[in-house]
Amino acid sequence: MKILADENIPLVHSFFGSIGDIQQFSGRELTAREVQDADILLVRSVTRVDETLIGDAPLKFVGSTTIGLDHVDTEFLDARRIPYANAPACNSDSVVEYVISALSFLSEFDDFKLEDKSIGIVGYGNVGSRLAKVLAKLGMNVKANDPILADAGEKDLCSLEEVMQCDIISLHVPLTHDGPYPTYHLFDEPRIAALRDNQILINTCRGGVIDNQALRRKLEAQNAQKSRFRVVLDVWEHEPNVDRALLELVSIATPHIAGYSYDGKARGTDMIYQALCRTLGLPVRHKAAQFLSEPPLSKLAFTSQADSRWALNTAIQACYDVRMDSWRMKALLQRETLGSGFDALRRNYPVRREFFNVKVQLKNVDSDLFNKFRALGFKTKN
Ligand SMILES: NC(=O)c1ccc[n+]([C@@H]2O[C@H](COP(=O)([O-])OP(=O)(O)OC[C@H]3O[C@@H](n4cnc5c(N)ncnc54)[C@H](O)[C@@H]3O)[C@@H](O)[C@H]2O)c1
Ligand SMILES: O=C(O)[C@H](O)[C@H](O)COP(=O)(O)O
Repeated sequence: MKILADENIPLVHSFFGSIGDIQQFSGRELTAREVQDADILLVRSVTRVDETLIGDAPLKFVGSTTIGLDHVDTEFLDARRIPYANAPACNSDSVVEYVISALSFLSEFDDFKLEDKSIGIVGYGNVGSRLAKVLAKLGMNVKANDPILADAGEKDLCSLEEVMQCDIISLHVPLTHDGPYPTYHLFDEPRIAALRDNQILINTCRGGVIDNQALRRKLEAQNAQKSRFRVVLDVWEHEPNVDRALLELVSIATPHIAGYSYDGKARGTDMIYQALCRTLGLPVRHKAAQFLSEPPLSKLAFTSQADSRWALNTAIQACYDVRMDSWRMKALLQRETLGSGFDALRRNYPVRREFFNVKVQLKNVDSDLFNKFRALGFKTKN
């Protein structure tokens, strides 16, 4: 059995080695010729899986070890009766922790308290709803917009206009071009122009949800000294060829790594392995936990002398400091090869572990701080 697998899928040999002969490929360079005699195709988000790539290859399964599925032409696979799977929610916590790290940094930089702010979440699926729950427990005023869930009867959702009024707006929708609520350029020129000088806009879903040129024009037009309009971008239109001017102007710029915790990536491989076993009727012999090593940081301790805000920011940034990723990405501005640099940063991404790997000891602290650490996903003890 020939298994073609993206070279950036972690643990691919551990999970799939006993099922077939694994041949790895570079995600943006896979050709139809290579796929012609493959039985199984395992991709990440950078490989467009459609008729041009697959043709009449006798594939038994296509798996994408990612949440997003916009790179896969599912109608074509359905028509060809090729089973496929993605990995819903595999890296949701990683994205939530990315947003929390960005908010932690910005709250220090612009000196505000999260509990004084409102956040509007666009897309209330796996990522958006998890983020909403954590941030509500941290004391933020959370509003969410999701017309598809609203139509299905979900209560307590808001209009996009209401969400647009929040201090912070965070985007968590799939990239879609049709249907009743397409998300391509959901944030178009008029919506971007309507954003206020003191708002924060965060995009960790797909680059095309924001009109990047309109966003660049908005940032170019503002008074850098006076404006507090902050933008956090993990995803970009036309990746890996991102707009240099936009990259320079945003507060935090990262190369589509919000979902790149090692735990999240390993979970993605695990979920696709399980889906393949179900499809082929094979026994499930492996679990991601078998292959995950000890985290580099496993314990933190705070005493009753710790200021709550400082303690939370210290723990968040000790686990994951998004500024490091942003500095590495902004350093690419000095180099000619932005596109290949973007992919190299993703390929060589350092091991980042999720908050649940860290046990936080809290001696004689008040219950509010205790509960906030728990809400963030840390293991806690007295
Ligand atoms: N940057 C990263 O590394 C990274 C990691 C994971 C996921 N993602 C992206 O984030 C997206 C969201 O992930 P998820 O797991 O929450 O997906 P999900 O499918 O669980 O949730 C998406 C939600 O968006 C809603 N939605 C669709 N169109 C909408 C619209 N026009 N307005 C408002 N809501 C709308 C859907 O109803 C759904 O509830 C993924 O599709 C993927 O593209 C990016
Ligand atoms: O959809 C997802 O799961 C994320 O966008 C994913 O982390 C993207 O990573 P890639 O597949 O491009 O390596």
